[in-house]
Amino acid sequence: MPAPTQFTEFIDEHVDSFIQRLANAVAIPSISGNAQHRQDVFKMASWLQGELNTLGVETKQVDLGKHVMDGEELQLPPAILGRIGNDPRKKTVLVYGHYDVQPAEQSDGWDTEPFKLVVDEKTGRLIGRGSTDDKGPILGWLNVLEAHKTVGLELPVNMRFCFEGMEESGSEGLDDLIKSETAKGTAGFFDNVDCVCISDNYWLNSRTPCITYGLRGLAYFKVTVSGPARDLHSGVFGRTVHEPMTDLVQIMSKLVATDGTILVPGVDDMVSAADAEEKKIYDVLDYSIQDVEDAAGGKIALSDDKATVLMGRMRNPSLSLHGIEGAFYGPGAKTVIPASVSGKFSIRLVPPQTPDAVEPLVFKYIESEFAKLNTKNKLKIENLHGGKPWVADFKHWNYEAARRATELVYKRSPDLTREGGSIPVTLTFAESLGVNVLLLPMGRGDDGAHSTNEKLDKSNFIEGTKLLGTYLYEVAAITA
Ligand SMILES: NCC(=O)N[C@@H](Cc1c[nH]cn1)C(=O)O
Ligand SMILES: [Zn+2]
Ligand SMILES: [Zn+2]
Repeated sequence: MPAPTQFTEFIDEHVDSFIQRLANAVAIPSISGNAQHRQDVFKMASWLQGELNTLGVETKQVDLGKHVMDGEELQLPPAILGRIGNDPRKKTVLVYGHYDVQPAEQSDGWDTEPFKLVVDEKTGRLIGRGSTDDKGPILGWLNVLEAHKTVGLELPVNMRFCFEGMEESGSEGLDDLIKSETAKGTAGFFDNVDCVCISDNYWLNSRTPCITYGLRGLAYFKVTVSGPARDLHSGVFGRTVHEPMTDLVQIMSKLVATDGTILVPGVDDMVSAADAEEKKIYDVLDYSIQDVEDAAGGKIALSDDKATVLMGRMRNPSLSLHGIEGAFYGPGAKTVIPASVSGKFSIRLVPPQTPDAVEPLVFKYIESEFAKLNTKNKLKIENLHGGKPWVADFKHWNYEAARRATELVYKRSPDLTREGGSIPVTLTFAESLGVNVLLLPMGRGDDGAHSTNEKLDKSNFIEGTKLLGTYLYEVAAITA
């Protein structure tokens, strides 16, 4: 059932005000992973709650308690739970999104100020941190609500919203909230939800819309090597003491091979190799080596074989080195021996891997490699956060509704994908609510989420808004 023309016309006629709302959202640097920005995450929560209330959504902020980050105790940003519609004859769709963002500074290599949305009229790009991950998609839902309210259209389904402000930092507190709201024998906020829709991922390329039925899990580690009581002069102490950075670099170099093979024994082995039948799934997807290289901005694909590259992202685990805290990294030539350095790396997990199964393998391996260094420095390993992988039943009516909506809006069939990123709460929704979960992305594969010059194409914002609205009508039309 196509969405009413008044809906799509309203969207086309209000592009400028939708972009202005996105600019207002991007202007709040709601970085969850940095203690100095915690007040901005709260500000973003209030802003979002205000917008939802104006659009007729009944909301509450749920306090998720406190946590410790970088040695500091901090209040967790609230979850925003919203409700509109309570008609027992209609289906109920739960929408999840996150209002926090990754850190960004212009000095990281951005061409523009990250928290000022830039509308590039030449390319049609809306550039700014959070434009595609995940403020644009969240605002897509607000656009849908605004269109219905202003035009006087009834929503075809009841809607529930769950927006969090810690997704980029491990979704702390949210699992407990979902579990308590779905505890047996009690009436909870998620009662009567028929399906879940999450818009927080990307097309495979920049041409073909997709719907997504899998996500990788995550296990994030921090390895600290320390020795001296303070930073040292390398002229005075070089070749005189064990240097933490030298030890840490040795450890970091033994985690992953340059071809992507994970060197921690047992981790790659947990996943069976794809057979010829499975490889066909990847062969039919609209994707090329050029797509991955365009999105990465360099001719650096690990293989010339499309299926191998796609499997590397969708159905195999990966280990990435992220950074070294405490190391000298500024301009100039400081001759320091850092006293304590922490290497950060994470492993993306696929079924049957779980953070609990992988953690002991990582700890054991790093401890044994560290022992081989014969150093007098000290080692500390921490698992910072993690989440299990998720795979859904894509034959469910929820997927059928998304497929039909995509065909109506984009006039083409969507790719069916698994995503390489992680949204740990997806599995919690699937397990705790016992309903089907779907990922319906708005942005393109070259949006640069988590990267410099993150963008959302204006056409994806507008057509993506129509897609989210049309999906609701398709859900309503299904009789299952
Ligand atoms: N759009 C989803 C996303 O980017 N998720 C993050 C989740 C995460 C976990 N720890 C830090 N970020 C991802 O990196 O996949
Ligand atoms: Zn996201
Ligand atoms: Zn993200």
